[in-house]
Order: sequence, then C-alpha cells, then structure tokens
Amino acid sequence: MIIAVTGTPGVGKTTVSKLLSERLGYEYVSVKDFALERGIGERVGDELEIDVDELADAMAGEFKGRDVVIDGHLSHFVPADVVVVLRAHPRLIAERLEKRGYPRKKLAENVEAELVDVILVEALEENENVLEVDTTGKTPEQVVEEIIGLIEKGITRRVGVVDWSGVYDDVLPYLDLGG
Ligand SMILES: Nc1ncnc2c1ncn2[C@@H]1O[C@H](COP(=O)(O)OP(=O)(O)OP(=O)(O)O)[C@@H](O)[C@H]1O
Repeated sequence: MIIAVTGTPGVGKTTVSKLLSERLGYEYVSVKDFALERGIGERVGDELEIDVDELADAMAGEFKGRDVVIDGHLSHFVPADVVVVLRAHPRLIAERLEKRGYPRKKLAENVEAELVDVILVEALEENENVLEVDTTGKTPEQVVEEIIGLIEKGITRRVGVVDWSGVYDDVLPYLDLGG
C-alpha cells in the first residue's frame, strides 16, 4: 500500500511519516530526497522546483506494489492508495516556521495556505481517498494511532475535520496583508 503524507510546511509530515512507517513496517521515502537522487527538479535559489508530473511518474514506477509511506508537501500528486493530509492550527505553523527562521513573507504564505486549506483542496483534486487529520493538541504518536485506526477500519475518505475560518484573528499578525 502506498500512503502519501502531505500538508503545509511545519505541520509534522516528516515526524508522522517516519513514525507511521515504523509502526506499519513500511518503507519511508521523502519526496525531496527521491527527487534529488533522481535528478528531478531544478534548484532555484535555495528551493527545489519539482515537476510534479515527472515526480508522479517516477514514484509510481518505483513504488507500485510496495508498502511505503511517502513524505512531502507534493506527495499528494503521486498515485497513492490513500493521501493523509495533516492539519494544524495556523498559529502552530507560524510558531514552528518562526523558530526555523523562515523569512516573514514565506512564513505568511504558509500560514495563509493552512488557513484556507490549500493542500487539502489540491489533494482532493488528485485523489478520492483523502484522510484529513488534525494534529492540534495531539502527540505524533496519537496522530499515528488515529491514521492506523482509520486505515484498519477501511476508511479511506474523511474530510472536513477542521475549519480555520474562526481563528483568522489569532494569526493576523503573521499574515502579509500588503499595504
Ligand atoms: N502531533 C504532532 N504531529 C507531528 N509533529 C508534531 C506534533 N506535535 C508537535 N510536532 C512537532 O512539529 C514539528 C514538525 O516538524 P516536521 O519536520 O515533522 O514537519 P514537516 O511538515 O515535515 O515540515 P517540512 O514540510 O518543512 O519538512 C516537529 O518539531 C514535531 O516534533
């Protein structure tokens, strides 16, 4: 089974993916490492710009029929049996990215993306089997238990578990509103 774990930067994809792969006895692969190894994508400044079609083809070819957890904010473009979209209160995203020293503009872009469900919407456009999981106030272990529980029950689609529209005021200071 191919499980893709996606979400806004800082939401906890790597932490959860590694733990999930250990718990299930699956391989773990990071989209970024895979792309770098295969020469997919171009370095633009300090960013790696990845052609998602090329990535999806290469990953599908490599992992078809294998048990793997694919970690990365582009993993939902890879044909997967299930896409897990991790969510977190946008303030948590802001605090984590601030700690990582993200430039203000990049931080604002990511907080806004979490606020308005950008990755969830993209994932739903790519795959019917989307499990949305709110990580807010949970440990990585609890998040992994929740994912395994859903998969074991045969649930492959669960969306609409968060609505950040009510927390807009909490993250206003982090947003880049122009002007
Ligand atoms: N419930 C949780 N699930 C996952 N991570 C959590 C949770 N609670 C706190 N964290 C912390 O949040 C941070 C998430 O970092 P991580 O690198 O896993 O995110 P990421 O989504 O993979 O980021 P990026 O896309 O930039 O690589 C870690 O420091 C982790 O310990």
